[in-house]
Amino acid sequence: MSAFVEAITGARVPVIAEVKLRDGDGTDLLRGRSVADVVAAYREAGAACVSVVTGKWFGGNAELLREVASRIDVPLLRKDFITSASQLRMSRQLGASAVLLTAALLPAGVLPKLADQALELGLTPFIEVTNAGELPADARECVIAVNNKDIKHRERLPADVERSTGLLADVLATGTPCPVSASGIDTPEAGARLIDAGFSALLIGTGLLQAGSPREWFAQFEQARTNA
Ligand SMILES: O=P(O)(O)OC[C@@H](O)[C@@H](O)c1c[nH]c2ccccc12
Repeated sequence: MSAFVEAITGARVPVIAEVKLRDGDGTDLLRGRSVADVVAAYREAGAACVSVVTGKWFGGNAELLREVASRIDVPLLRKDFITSASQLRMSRQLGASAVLLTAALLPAGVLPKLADQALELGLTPFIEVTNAGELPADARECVIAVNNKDIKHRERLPADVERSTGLLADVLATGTPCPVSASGIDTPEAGARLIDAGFSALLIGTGLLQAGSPREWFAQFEQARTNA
């Protein structure tokens, strides 16, 4: 199992905490904080893995990944629109352990090739899907994430977390060791319900960035799990 999957599946709070500067509408998510402040808050909360959005739609860039890598020592996911092996190599150099591969944006045949190339470089493929037709046949070495928002609309439409629960059986049939529900998880209780339903982990950006403190969000999540 990859270091990324091991870290997240072994975590007390299985949340991949995201550093994202803006949402799809352009709304500032840092609200006066520096990247260093946000990363320190994630570290203090005990985040097991961190996602860094380097895509420019969300105000990111490659340098952001390098900065986060210099400030926290957990496996990092790079979220960008990766379409080539050179981008994979660069991701590795910048400090990523896992890379987003968006099924909906890649031509058929390219996704499995990029996933293999990522694995050869020691990167965990983090394959994001929005429907069963986008799932790879064999994802035993990959994370599969159901995106509750629609990336084709740059995430500007409302999220539907029911999409995750509806697709879970198909996701598990790929053999993935780590089914993830991503996007639009706005409360610790909603997150706890997805873990109870069978997801191994959650990917959360906006909800954590808008919370008073990630540590408090994690505590509420643990409370919601105990109450379940
Ligand atoms: O902020 P949210 O709703 O918690 O979502 C996080 C993450 O899933 C989202 O940022 C995302 C999903 N797919 C992406 C692709 C590129 C950049 C970002 C993303």
